[in-house]
Amino acid sequence: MAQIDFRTKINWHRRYRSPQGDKSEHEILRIFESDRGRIVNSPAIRRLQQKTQVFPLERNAAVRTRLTHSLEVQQVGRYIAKEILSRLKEQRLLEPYGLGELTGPFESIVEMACLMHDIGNPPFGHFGEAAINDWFRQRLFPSDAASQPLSVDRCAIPALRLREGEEALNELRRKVRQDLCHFEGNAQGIRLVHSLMRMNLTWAQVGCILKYTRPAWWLGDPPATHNYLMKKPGYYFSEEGYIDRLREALSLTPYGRFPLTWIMEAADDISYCVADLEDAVEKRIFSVEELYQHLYDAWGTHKKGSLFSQVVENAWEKSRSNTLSRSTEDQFFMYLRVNTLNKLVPYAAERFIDNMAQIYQGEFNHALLEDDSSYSQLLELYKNVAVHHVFSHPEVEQLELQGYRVISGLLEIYSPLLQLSVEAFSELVEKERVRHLPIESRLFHKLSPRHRLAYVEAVSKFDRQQPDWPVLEFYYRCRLIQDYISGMTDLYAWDEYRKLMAVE
Ligand SMILES: Nc1nc2c(ncn2[C@H]2C[C@H](O)[C@@H](COP(=O)(O)OP(=O)(O)OP(=O)(O)O)O2)c(=O)[nH]1
Ligand SMILES: [Mg+2]
Repeated sequence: MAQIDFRTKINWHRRYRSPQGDKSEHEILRIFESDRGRIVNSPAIRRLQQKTQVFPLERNAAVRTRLTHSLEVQQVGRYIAKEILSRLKEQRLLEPYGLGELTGPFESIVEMACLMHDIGNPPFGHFGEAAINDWFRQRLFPSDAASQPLSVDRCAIPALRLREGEEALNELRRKVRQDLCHFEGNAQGIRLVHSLMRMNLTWAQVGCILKYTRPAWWLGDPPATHNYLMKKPGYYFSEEGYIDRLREALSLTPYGRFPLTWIMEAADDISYCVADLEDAVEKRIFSVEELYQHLYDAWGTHKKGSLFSQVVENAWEKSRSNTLSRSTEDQFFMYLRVNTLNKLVPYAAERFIDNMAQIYQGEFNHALLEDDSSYSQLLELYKNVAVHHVFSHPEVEQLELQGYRVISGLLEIYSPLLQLSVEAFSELVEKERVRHLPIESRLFHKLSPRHRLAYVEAVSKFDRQQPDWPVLEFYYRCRLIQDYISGMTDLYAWDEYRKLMAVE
């Protein structure tokens, strides 16, 4: 087993114009300060303020958006990171682990990964994702490309249909069809940071947001040794080369994860489980009394001194007995959050340290807060109550259906761009306005210049005489549409849809 040395993981080099030579502790910290500036000032972070956490198109500003949620995750991530570092210091392990001069960067990388963790999420969260994937699946039929050429391949795009005797090309067609039907927020996040926003962050900072290690074009089940780490797609075919470089820069195994990513994941889990319940009370989906009853019933058998009683019951009792002027609701959630953090953060830190060897290798095939402990049970309890009493609320479901409709509708509106032949679309890209393509020209003008630029740059690398050109061109054209639509905020998507449907 390789020795643990975080200096090989906390790689402060960048893909372009990287700092060179040896750097002092202070200089390394400054490099990560520059990452912070790039992240905090990025428009993609600002757009999170109008994206759904749980409640789409929410007008009540006290209810969380992706941005306010991400700020809370950042705070919890920092808390876990500090807890880990202070325990390692007590055990005199900072130096042996190569962390002696890297505690600042360690914290900073975790914090910024937490702030960015939802950066690639489309409007309307999971429903936006489902809308994109369903729409593409209904046109590309990746399942028809799974094995050999079929006589009735239902793929609507001729260039992507498998053909007898074109094995290498068929392999590419299969890959592209699968990839385009697996849009995922985390994979889009990687694409956003590298290919679209060109933030040129350090390798370590990007490594920390690679949450899942499965390529989006993956067919079949992942290996059992990595089934958790490969639960969802983590990056697309368009970033394959970049991810290869990233793996090299961070000494990652083929499906391994960056060690600090486990902290970001735990911070997310801890934050949203209580926050979603608090938002539901704010939305009057249930009262605090009803919530307490739901939690009590869902916990199962109650024993004296259980984690439930230390955390939930304790918060409940304190919020009742306190005569402060604040509302019982506020007090209950304050105590619930503090009690939960005080139990789960030390436990997450303990799990990180106990499994250090595997985590350092990137091979620990679980979340930190996923085991048979009562800590994981508590997290599950909050999530279950949210699933049964919040996400299934009629008002939430109604909004989700509308969100799904908006995203499918927008894809439909932009679909003329996907129906153009490779020649016609190339002409449009070159001239920006083509007389005999009035609708397509106008749709093309609406796409964001940043997204168009990413398309142009990607396709400029290919040889147009090669047989794979129409396949690759179409792939990046679909990415362009997915980039544009997934980059919208909920409100922008909603307004665009109404305007383009001419309903107002
Ligand atoms: N409205 C609504 N919200 C949901 C549903 N399922 C989960 N949520 C909420 C719970 C959390 O606040 C938030 C988590 O969403 P994410 O898109 O980040 O997914 P998650 O963290 O589960 O997975 P990932 O980050 O991809 O590993 O979404 C649902 O069916 N409806
Ligand atoms: Mg998430």
